[in-house]
Amino acid sequence: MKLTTRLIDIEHRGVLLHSADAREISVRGGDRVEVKNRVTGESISAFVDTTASLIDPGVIGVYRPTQVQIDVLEAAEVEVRAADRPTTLDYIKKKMDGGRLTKDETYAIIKDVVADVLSPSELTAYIISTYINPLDMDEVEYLTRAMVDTGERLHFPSYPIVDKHSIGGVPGNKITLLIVPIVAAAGLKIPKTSSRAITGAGGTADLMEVLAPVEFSAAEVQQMTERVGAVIVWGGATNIAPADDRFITIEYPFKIDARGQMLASVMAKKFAVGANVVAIDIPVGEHTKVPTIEEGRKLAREFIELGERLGMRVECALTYGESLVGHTIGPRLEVREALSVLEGANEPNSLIQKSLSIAGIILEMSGKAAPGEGYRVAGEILESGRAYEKMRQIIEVQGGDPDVKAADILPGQFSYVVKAPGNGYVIELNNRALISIARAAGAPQDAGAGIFIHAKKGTQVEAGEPIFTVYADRQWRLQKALEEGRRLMPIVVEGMLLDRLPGRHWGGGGSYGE
Ligand SMILES: O=P(O)(O)OC[C@H]1O[C@H](OP(=O)(O)O)[C@H](O)[C@@H]1O
Ligand SMILES: Nc1ccnc(=O)[nH]1
Repeated sequence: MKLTTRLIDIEHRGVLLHSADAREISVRGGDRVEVKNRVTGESISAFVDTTASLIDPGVIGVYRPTQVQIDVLEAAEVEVRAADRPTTLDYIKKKMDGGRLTKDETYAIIKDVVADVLSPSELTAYIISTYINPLDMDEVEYLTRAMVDTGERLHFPSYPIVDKHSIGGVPGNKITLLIVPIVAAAGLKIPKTSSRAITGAGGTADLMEVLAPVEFSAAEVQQMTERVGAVIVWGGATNIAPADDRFITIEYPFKIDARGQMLASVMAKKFAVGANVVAIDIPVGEHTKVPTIEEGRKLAREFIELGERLGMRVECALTYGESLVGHTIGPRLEVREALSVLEGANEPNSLIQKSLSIAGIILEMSGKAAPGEGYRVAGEILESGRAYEKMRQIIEVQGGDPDVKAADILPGQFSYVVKAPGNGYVIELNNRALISIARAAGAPQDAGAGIFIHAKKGTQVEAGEPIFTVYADRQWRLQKALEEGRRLMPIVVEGMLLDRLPGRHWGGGGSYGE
């Protein structure tokens, strides 16, 4: 059917058809049509929305990504017909039924993902199929290579190129903000790409965005790394392993991270930036992605094997994940804490120790420190202020304000202090519940939202002492977070449930808006 274009400024790969035209070519809303540019002869497939009133019969509304892809102008003539169903849906179905994907099938799926051929529900089906029927090592390797080959890669003139990645799952894990400047200050190159939050309330990309822009092209990442030795950017903006961010968008609301997807997500980013020396942080703990040491070891072996298959030297660190890292969760609170350590603060211990351990592994692997000396060398670089100076350069090269101080970075203006209901020890501090509360407070989108934990697991508290403070940028978000807190009860003080979070009237022991 011939239709006349009307350009519509909507960011979705689709077209809008009058219901009568849709009936005529036998498609319904959500189906695909093939749209052919009659001038260039090029055709693409697009998703259909229908309307009985917004456009007239004979007209096709063309949304912006579709306009760009097919290169049409206003009032042009296009040929439209019902499109064939993508064959990759059969491969996804195969995985849903417990089958094993071949290399070609995997590449076909990832190409369709990157070309936006699959709808969000089809993409969700793919992710969930791999969540329920885990990928084996060959499938993970195909996936990793396909994710790399469908995007851009960096090529540095000299080695080593080092990198680190955390599989996430432990709240407050702001260590990248310390590790990257430490290893770069030692003279190493580290083009660090991070994702936004996946299962947490602030991914490293969300954190770094508090200090500087994080959206750059692959070429800019390379140039900036060559200038100052390091960057901390959002992988989703770079076209480096571009399928990754599409998957994370699907995983985020479910707070899941399918094992095979996680291996590929992490290692594709390392491989694509050309890293040959890689340290992986695997937090282990009851409420993390890896509940036991045995599972942590198994995952570590898989990372190492995948690294070998791709030609990268990988070392994994199993780290303590029972409790959050440092005292803070949520972008601004976390950045303030990390920056204060770079400025010279000598706590929090958990944050400093973890960062120095992993920076030390990288320094040893790349020959910048003798075996067993990495932690000490990393500590010297931090204490000397060289890591802070390097972080200022990284912030500046990315277009942020290098003079920003930890004290300038303020959390949300609405807050509530949750106090101990009785004397005793904090015997439980549930990571997952804390993440849910921080997300309910608005993190990571609202950068000031989050939680400051005053009394971590094992701390002795007296009745009325603060246990944690919830921060939010908006009052209604604070209320939501407190409702979530009341539902989840994230902290237990010596067998006594903390059951007196405030209702709508903010009664009880808290303080509001401090
Ligand atoms: O939201 P969850 O699943 O906890 O973790 C995701 C975070 O873990 C990794 O951190 P990094 O880039 O190594 O610092 C990712 O890039 C992301 O920032
Ligand atoms: N699945 C992932 C876990 C952690 N970081 C990532 O980038 N991806």
